Amino acid sequence: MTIEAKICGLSTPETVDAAVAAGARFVGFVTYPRSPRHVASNDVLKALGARVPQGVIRTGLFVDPDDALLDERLATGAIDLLQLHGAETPERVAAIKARTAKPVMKVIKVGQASDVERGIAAYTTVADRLMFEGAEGTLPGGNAIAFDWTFLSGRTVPLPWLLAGGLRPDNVAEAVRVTGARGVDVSSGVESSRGVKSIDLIRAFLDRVKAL
Ligand SMILES: O=C(O)c1ccccc1N[C@@H]1O[C@H](COP(=O)(O)O)[C@@H](O)[C@H]1O
Repeated sequence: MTIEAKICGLSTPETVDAAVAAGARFVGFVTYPRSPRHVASNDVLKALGARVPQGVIRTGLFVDPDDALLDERLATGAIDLLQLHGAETPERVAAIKARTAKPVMKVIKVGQASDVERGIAAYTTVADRLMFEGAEGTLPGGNAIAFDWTFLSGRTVPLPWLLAGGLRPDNVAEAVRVTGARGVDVSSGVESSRGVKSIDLIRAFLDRVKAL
């Protein structure tokens, strides 16, 4: 079984290279200023994106972006896929997709079982992919907190989707087993301290995923 992995919150050339070399299918760059992983400079974003070979999907993480931010960040040419991690409505998701002509992955925040079905119903016709992440934490995401994975057990999701939230090298196999996810996303779980990516942990996570 091939499981696709996304390493998010990358902000240095070395960690981007490590994620690509170890087999990440997606790399993620955060455009949210309150995040410890924020890539503030468009020049840096452009340079990071330019390191990524074709076939690896460069994902821009946005939280309720306005059009100006989208235009500015996309002008770097460093983003292939938009990850919408805020409270974007289905109408806003559709408008962002139309404006940018980029595929969109909408994040569904899961606090209780019914959030899964509600999210699927709301976003399936407007998004290209979904991501399920826990609803708890001080930031809109990247809080290293898992939700109850059994909420996804046995579900049919009509779009490709990723599981996120509190994943680590030592729990990703169990998360995949319980949820049936074919894609996983990690940020905090491959950090040596908050916002600081560890190349060893990136490799460990991707090795565990490859072994599934
Ligand atoms: O990483 C952040 O700082 C962040 C900020 C705002 C929204 C989302 C953010 N991160 C994303 O959240 C998930 C799960 O992260 P974690 O593995 O639990 O730390 C992932 O997609 C992050 O990229």
